[in-house]
Amino acid sequence: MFKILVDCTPDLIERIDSFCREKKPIDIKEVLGCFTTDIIGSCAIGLQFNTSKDKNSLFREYGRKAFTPTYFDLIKMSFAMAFPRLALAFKLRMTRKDVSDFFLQLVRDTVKYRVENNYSRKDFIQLLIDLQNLTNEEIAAQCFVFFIAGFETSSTTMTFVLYELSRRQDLQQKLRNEINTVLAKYDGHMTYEAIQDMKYMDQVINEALRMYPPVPLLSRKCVKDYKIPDQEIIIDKGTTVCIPIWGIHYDKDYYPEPEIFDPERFNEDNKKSRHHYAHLPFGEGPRICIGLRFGLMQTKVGLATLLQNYNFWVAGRTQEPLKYKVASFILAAEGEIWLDAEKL
Ligand code: HEM
Repeated sequence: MFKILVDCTPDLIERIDSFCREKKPIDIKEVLGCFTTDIIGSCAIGLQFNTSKDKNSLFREYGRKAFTPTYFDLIKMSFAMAFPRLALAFKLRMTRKDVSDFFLQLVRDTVKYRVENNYSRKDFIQLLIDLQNLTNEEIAAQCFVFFIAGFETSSTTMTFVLYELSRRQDLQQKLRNEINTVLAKYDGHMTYEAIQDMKYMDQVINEALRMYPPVPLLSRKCVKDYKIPDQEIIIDKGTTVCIPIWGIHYDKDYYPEPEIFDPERFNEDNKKSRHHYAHLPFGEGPRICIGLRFGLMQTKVGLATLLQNYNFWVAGRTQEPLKYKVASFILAAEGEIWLDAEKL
């Protein structure tokens, strides 16, 4: 699967090259959204979406739609969180019908083709087909979740890493030096082992995920009455609790001067000195993100490819200080983040 992922990088380079040639600022989240859409398309469903090349791609259009809720969608979601049983009774949809119909049909067609033509490929959908006890609908639903949960979170992470590194050229160069040194050790090949060897890369990504958690809030249902230690407050069984990831990540007790981007917070010593739950970008417990490793892998491959080939700056079109979009499921900057790039 790692090879499938690396095979998507030439299109990313080609796209950034074209911006460099035309000396145009880059809406970096859009470019990276295409990159991760292509990766998930290939790794999960086994299809070449080619969204990096095809500006009018339906895959990108529906992917984008899935993450731009209308105010009515947001009201529906709030209602469903507050009254889950009523939402079920009313059959309230959380995903737009045209979006889910498009992807479900795509997966159904792929499964049908593979089964009828006895075709096999090393990807996620094949693992599900090989289980032999899932219906086509169940396979389609799993792939859909994988797709929805997998592309926007990683492209958001890469976007904020590049934004912060564009503001701090010294840190950008430090990470580039690590990438070049590690890749030289692996004869210039971007292998799984090389990516795992990039320790400073880990620190940079963890710090960006602290400052900009793509999913800023978790929710859990309390399964037994719970008294908060040292307080008189009891959370009753059945209560839905929101865990403010964003708030924890900006708590000065864990992270002094939390507004400052400092990857050293995540060196081995500093990491050990904090409570494990002070960093929750992927959630925790039995429902922790199942795509954690895959998400980090595509994020690292994307960043290593970009920083090896380009220098980035914040373009004047970026609205600073950043403000965040209200109508978005995933953390996103108002007006988008625009970067200038120079080929190295
Ligand atoms: C940097 C990238 C990513 C971030 C920050 C992220 C974050 C999260 C968070 C916060 C949750 C909720 C966890 C909880 O409630 O404790 C979650 C759940 C989930 N994620 Fe991710 N995710 C990322 C990438 C991915 C990828 C690449 C995939 C799949 C390819 C994926 C699939 C899922 C799924 C299926 C769930 C639901 C798990 C469950 O409810 O059991 N995620 N993710």
